[in-house]
Amino acid sequence: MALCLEARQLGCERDDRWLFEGLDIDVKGGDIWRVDGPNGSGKTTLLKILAGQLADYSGTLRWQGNPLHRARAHFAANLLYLGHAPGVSAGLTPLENLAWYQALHGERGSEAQREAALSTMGLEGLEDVPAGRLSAGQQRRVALARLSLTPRALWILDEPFTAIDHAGVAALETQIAAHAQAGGAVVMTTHHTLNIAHPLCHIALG
Ligand SMILES: Nc1ncnc2c1ncn2[C@@H]1O[C@H](COP(=O)(O)OP(=O)(O)OP(=O)(O)O)[C@@H](O)[C@H]1O
Repeated sequence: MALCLEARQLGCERDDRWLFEGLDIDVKGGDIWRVDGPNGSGKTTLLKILAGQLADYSGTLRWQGNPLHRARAHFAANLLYLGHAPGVSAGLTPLENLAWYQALHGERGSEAQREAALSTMGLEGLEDVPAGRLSAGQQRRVALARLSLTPRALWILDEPFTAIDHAGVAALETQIAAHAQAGGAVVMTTHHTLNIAHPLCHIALG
């Protein structure tokens, strides 16, 4: 069955106000969804809900036709969620960070694969430097290395371009378009002007 994440009448209330309500979204293979809205409009909250990280919402989520709570293992095996913060451990090297992510998600992987993923992100020579000594953009690149290291159909990316330089932004745009063209799906939020050679679907919050 082709990839499908379906949201119906999705809503979330914070501090006695609706961030959003009545959202219907169908994320299918080949889709790139961009969630737009001003600061505080609920973009991160929506992405966390779609990634199965939050339970306090109204409406329903279905994965491949099944309620998300009954399809959790299959959903998790198909999802790569990169949150707002890079989530990189300062005391671990880039190689150790990737190995830690893989262990956390029950994945196997070789040192050579991890080195190749870091190389894809332009981090050659920095593989063994404690991540706390890397720049903000380099730390973001360590997190983004998981996109090539861990093949997953659905990418949910919260501000993936933050702190990334012009060349890195262009490379990531190409990678996102290629993922959708290969049948994957992407849901993301960004304040950047995007230049992606693929049709975009929009959700406007706020
Ligand atoms: N755990 C929480 N408990 C209560 N309120 C929260 C919680 N998390 C976020 N909020 C509130 O929900 C609103 C939306 O936050 P969210 O982080 O989703 O916005 P955003 O659109 O991603 O913002 P930004 O563009 O600044 O990243 C904010 O007003 C925030 O204070």
